[in-house]
Amino acid sequence: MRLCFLVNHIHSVARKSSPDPPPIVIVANKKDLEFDRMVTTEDGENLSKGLKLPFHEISARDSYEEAASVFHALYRAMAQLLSSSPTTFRRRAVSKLMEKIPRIHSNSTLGSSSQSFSFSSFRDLPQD
Ligand SMILES: Nc1nc2c(ncn2[C@@H]2O[C@H](COP(=O)(O)OP(=O)(O)OP(=O)(O)O)[C@@H](O)[C@H]2O)c(=O)[nH]1
Repeated sequence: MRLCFLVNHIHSVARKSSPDPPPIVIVANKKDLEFDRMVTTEDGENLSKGLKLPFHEISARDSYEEAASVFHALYRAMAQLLSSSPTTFRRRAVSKLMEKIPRIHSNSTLGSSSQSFSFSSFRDLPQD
């Protein structure tokens, strides 16, 4: 509940970037360790009902599909959110994000040692 509150609070502070609440899912991992359980399925379901958020009980050890399904659910929720936002809003949000990425020229060099690193500027990428 604290994490959910925190995510929503941070989002509301930055509300200029998006009016919709961010997608959140509740995930309980390690369900294979049945005898070491710290949270009952019922508690998870009650939290899910209380917060009106989807709940997944998974075991990353037993099944990668279960973990993948959590990310798919988040992806679908985010895609739905984006498809319901006007394109101009999306462009503006992306532009603002781009502003926060420091401009690094492709011939930049990091460090004084003989080792050097090159970067391409993110701003050169198409915004869509
Ligand atoms: N039995 C079991 N072990 C798991 C599962 N998922 C992760 N682990 C193990 O839990 C340990 C911690 O996994 P991490 O991926 O490092 O997770 P973490 O969030 O950094 O750490 P924890 O808070 O301990 O979960 C590792 O030894 C994993 O192999 C699971 O579904 N079942």
